[in-house]
Amino acid sequence: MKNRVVEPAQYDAILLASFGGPEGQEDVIPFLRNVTRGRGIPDERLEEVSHHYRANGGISPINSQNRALKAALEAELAARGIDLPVLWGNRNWDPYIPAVLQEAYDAGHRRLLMLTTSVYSSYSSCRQYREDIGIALTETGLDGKLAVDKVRQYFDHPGFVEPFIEGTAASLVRVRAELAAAGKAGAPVHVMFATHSIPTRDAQAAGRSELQPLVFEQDSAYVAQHLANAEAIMARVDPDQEWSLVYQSRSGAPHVPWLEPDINDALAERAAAGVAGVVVVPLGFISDHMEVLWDLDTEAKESCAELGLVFDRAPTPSTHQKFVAGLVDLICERTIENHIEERAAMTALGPWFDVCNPGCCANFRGEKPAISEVGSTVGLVAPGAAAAGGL
Ligand SMILES: CC1=C(CCC(=O)O)c2cc3nc(cc4[nH]c(cc5[nH]c(cc1n2)c(C)c5CCC(=O)O)c(CCC(=O)O)c4C)C(CCC(=O)O)=C3C
Ligand SMILES: [Fe+2]
Repeated sequence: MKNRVVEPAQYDAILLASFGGPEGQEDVIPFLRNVTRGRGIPDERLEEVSHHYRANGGISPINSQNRALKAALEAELAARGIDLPVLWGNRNWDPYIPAVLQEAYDAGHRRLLMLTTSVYSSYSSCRQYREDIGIALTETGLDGKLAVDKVRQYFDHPGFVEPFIEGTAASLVRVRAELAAAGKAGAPVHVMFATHSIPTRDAQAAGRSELQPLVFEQDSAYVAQHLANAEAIMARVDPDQEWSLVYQSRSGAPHVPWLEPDINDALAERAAAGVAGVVVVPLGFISDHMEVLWDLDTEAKESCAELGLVFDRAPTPSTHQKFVAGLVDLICERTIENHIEERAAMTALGPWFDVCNPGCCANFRGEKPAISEVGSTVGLVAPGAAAAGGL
């Protein structure tokens, strides 16, 4: 391993790992219990944060979006002649990661490559997935028998960024046209890149470790990665266009600081400063799941209506051909067959590492076994162990 770039290997399957979401009203509270596991939050409190799921029939769109992504990945792999099945497992809902690992093992797989649906560095978006696998391997007794590696965080891979460049440009055209049609041609427009807020403490721990106390100008790899991405996008869309990074979907206790400004506050501020229209770019997400449909397409859109701002939301990468092809390129960075040597990255921060340093993105809730970390042995299989423990 050089510069935390892992040698290409032979894998038996891809594990598409995601958040999961409820698929009916009866799933909502059990799902929220899973999300907040170990924090003793009473069901009455969970009911309060369930309104967006309740309003949508108790259904999150995230699972069907992941099924579509899985199918698109399978098609792209097949088109390139790559013989790797795609398994799908979630952190918070069925199909659960531990069960999927067990099924993979029972089906004869011995080495998996995990690809997550979250792209930046932070506890929730990177380390927690590494822990999910570490815990699942330990609890199922599969550790040492089933190897699991992880694809690098891919926030600045062209497959993720290019659909946003197209989408932001098209959205800007629509907002400018709508303003012109309303007799406000040339009125000021603002591009807002929106991502999930996280506790400030998590933001400061993102991408940082004892071995590499990376210090970013923004004091956070999470923030720095979003800013670098937004800059790369706007340099190509319109270098003169004003933009900013804003946050959404804050939860947790009010006295705990999270990243700000909240998108709705930012909209009010821009409106007061004379902005007439906004393009909202969901830069933190790969698909139009509940955080996008509710917090942006419902709440932020409503804020815009109240403030008299023209609103347009750029699409997420979803199953855009460039995104799907980019994910397969990221897989090929790690495979011997169809190997891709050169690592694509559109910002100066990337390409990000295959393995994290010890303590990277730690969230202060105690040590847990985590895969894909320098010095960690969970998820690794000693040479020969796979054959010895065979079918
Ligand atoms: C960085 C980040 C991403 C982006 C990366 C990624 O994509 O993974 C993300 C995605 C998502 N977050 C989601 C849903 C939720 N997040 C919650 C709570 C939290 N998120 C956090 C962070 C993130 N979250 C944090 C620090 C918390 C509080 C602590 C905790 O509880 O861990 C809660 C609890 C209830 C509440 O407090 O609101 C829910 C229901 C869904 C599913 C949407 C759907 O169903 O379509 C998705 C994709
Ligand atoms: Fe979340």
